[in-house]
Amino acid sequence: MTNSYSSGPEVMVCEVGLRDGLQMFNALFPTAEKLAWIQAESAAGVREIEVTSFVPPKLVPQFVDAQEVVHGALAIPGLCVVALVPNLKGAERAIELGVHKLNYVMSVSRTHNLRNVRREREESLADFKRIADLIRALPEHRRPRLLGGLSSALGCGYEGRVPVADVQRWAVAYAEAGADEIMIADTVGYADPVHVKEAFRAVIADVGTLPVSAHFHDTRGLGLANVAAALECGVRRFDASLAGLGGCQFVPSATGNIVMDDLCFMLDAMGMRTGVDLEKLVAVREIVARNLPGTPLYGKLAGAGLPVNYHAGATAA
Ligand SMILES: CC(=O)SCCNC(=O)CCNC(=O)[C@H](O)C(C)(C)COP(=O)(O)OP(=O)(O)OC[C@H]1O[C@@H](n2cnc3c(N)ncnc32)[C@H](O)[C@@H]1OP(=O)(O)O
Ligand SMILES: CC(=O)CC(=O)O
Repeated sequence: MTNSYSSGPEVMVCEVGLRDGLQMFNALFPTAEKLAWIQAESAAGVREIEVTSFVPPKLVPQFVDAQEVVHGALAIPGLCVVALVPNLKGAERAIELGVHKLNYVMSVSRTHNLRNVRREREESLADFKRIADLIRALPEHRRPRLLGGLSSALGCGYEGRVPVADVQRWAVAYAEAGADEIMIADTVGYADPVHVKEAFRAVIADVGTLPVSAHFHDTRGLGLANVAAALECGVRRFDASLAGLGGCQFVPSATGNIVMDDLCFMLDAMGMRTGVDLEKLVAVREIVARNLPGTPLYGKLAGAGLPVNYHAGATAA
């Protein structure tokens, strides 16, 4: 069943389960199965997939196969291949392999940045500038898009409340340093829709025409409510993870991302084009299930199925 609108996504959804989800597991999800997942989800209509992370394998063993995964993903026509990078070294590896978009990670919370990437935020920003310079020096056809990610932006598992003014400050710093896109991430699921509107509206006003995307975790059950709030602010790109895998090993109590399948259903029901075939998407969960036996898989759509006589835009007036 295809979303009846097929002229291209109006809302971009980016699958992050292969990175945010799998980083929580030390045992290697087999490379061929990662590629089967990427293939199947791309065939279901997901146009952006964060396929791996360029971090030291000693620290996060799951991504020891980053090179093979990127090679395989790049062979899929029309797919935007995204990778997480925590520093210049990671970016150099990703760029060399031809990744289309770099998701650079820095936390608004000082403590989370120190725990996660072992440096002050100013040092993270300095590396981001070096990466932007490196990209500018490349021939145009080899330049990846550079996303400036702001983790622990709506709350921090160490510091608690994170002032919106701090999110604005680092978002503007990214913009001035050459980001193509800013992403605001609620790493530990502290945000609520009122908070989301305040933070996204403030950042969007500050960064002008630069796209601002959202990365929500469903730690306290407010993930999709936060998406609805971000949509009202004009956000049109969301990260999510199939079956709600996800978390961050460098902050306490971090749990899964919003569920990709439920996100796509909500957007589809609201009449927003994602380009995703919901039934094909739900079927991809089988690949996750057979490789992570015993791991809870989240998501309401997969359990309940589509409503009788469902059509896209069902709930739109
Ligand atoms: C919110 C989230 O979910 S974000 C995702 C989850 N978090 C993560 O994945 C953690 C990311 N953090 C990291 O990868 C690390 O903290 C780093 C690489 C950023 C910094 O760690 P440091 O130990 O300070 O790195 P440092 O620059 O000192 O290098 C240490 C070693 O790692 C290597 N290294 C550094 N960066 C990388 C990289 N990106 N990829 C591979 N190897 C690397 C160095 O070459 C060095 O190797 P050596 O010991 O053989 O000489
Ligand atoms: C990089 C990410 O994974 C975003 C976040 O949750 O902080």
